[in-house]
Amino acid sequence: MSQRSFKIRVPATSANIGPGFDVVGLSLSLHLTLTVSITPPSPGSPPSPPVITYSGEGADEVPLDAYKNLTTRVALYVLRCHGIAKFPANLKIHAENEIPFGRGLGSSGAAVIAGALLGNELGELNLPVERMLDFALMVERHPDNVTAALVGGFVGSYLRELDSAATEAASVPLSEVLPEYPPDAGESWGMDPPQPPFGIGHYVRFGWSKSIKAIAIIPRFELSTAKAREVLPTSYSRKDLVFNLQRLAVLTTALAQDPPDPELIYEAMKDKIHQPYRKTLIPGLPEVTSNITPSTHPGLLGICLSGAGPTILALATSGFEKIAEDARAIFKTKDIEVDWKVLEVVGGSSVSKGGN
Ligand SMILES: Nc1ncnc2c1ncn2[C@@H]1O[C@H](COP(=O)(O)OP(=O)(O)O)[C@@H](O)[C@H]1O
Ligand SMILES: N[C@@H](CCOP(=O)(O)O)C(=O)O
Repeated sequence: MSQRSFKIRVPATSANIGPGFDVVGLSLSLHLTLTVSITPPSPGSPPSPPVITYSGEGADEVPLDAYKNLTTRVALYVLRCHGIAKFPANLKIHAENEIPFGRGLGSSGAAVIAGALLGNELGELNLPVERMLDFALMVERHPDNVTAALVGGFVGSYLRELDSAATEAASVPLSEVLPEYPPDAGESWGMDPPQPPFGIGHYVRFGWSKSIKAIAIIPRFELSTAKAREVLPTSYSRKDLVFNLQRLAVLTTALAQDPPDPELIYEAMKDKIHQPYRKTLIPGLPEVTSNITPSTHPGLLGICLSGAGPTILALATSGFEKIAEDARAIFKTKDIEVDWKVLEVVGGSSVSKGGN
């Protein structure tokens, strides 16, 4: 085997954009970048296990053991589903991460997509994008972040209704998809991992007006997506569902129009399915979304929770600093400090190959 190296780059995402809970996502200009090399073992020396190094966001908390790290566990899942039981020998991965953990900017979706791409490259599997999405959806079971992270832009997606065998295959516990520990030396993994059904996720990319930028107002505390999903009800009134459907139908086209219409978009970014329930976890959320409006803040188009929060996403064509600083002042009244960034909507994940 010859020396191989490659880079994987995956963008951050903001899911939901108000009414599109678990449906729409937007890829944003913060990235997780993996620099990967595989060196052939030198004659006589034992092959070394994977070495992971990490810098940037989450560096102080991310596991560096390849059997515990989310990205490498997903890569191993993809490999094992293709009959490859182990990482290649002498594998080195450096992760440089700009996506803050647990803030609603799709860090886990990016880690999962990076893992699917990594498994595909390590195994030289040449999987189509749709198949990599199937693997990602076995791990992150709502499609909004992972689809936008993989294909880029403003994306809508749905999960196909599966037949009963495929539903069973797609709903096995995560611990079976991604076991945490490698088998002891000389032992096998035991059960084969569950193969993803084919064609779980389907998507379409909407237009996006180039004049619109995304301001991410990022509170300095983490909120896990799992915790922010636990507070949601399991059923909704017809009135609330229709409220969201009406707005989402308008929003997907309104954000592509030039010039974008602030009155239309501000109302179309309202939500009754997840934000009202999450306000208990994010002090200041209702105040920020109701006090910062296109009439008080020229340039603003709409404002919502980013993903499961706590980040606030404001879409705007100008006036970025005033929007962000006024949101900061509101959070300050709740004793919450924030950082903010003006982000662009970017393309999806990429893999670039180095020399052999
Ligand atoms: N680059 C990464 N590498 C490994 N694990 C990651 C990475 N990014 C995120 N994670 C895992 O995902 C968790 C955050 O996921 P989640 O609660 O869904 O929040 P987010 O809104 O950021 O996706 C982190 O605590 C960490 O366990
Ligand atoms: N639709 C999901 C999106 C979660 O996004 P994240 O960036 O917070 O992981 C939800 O709202 O729960």
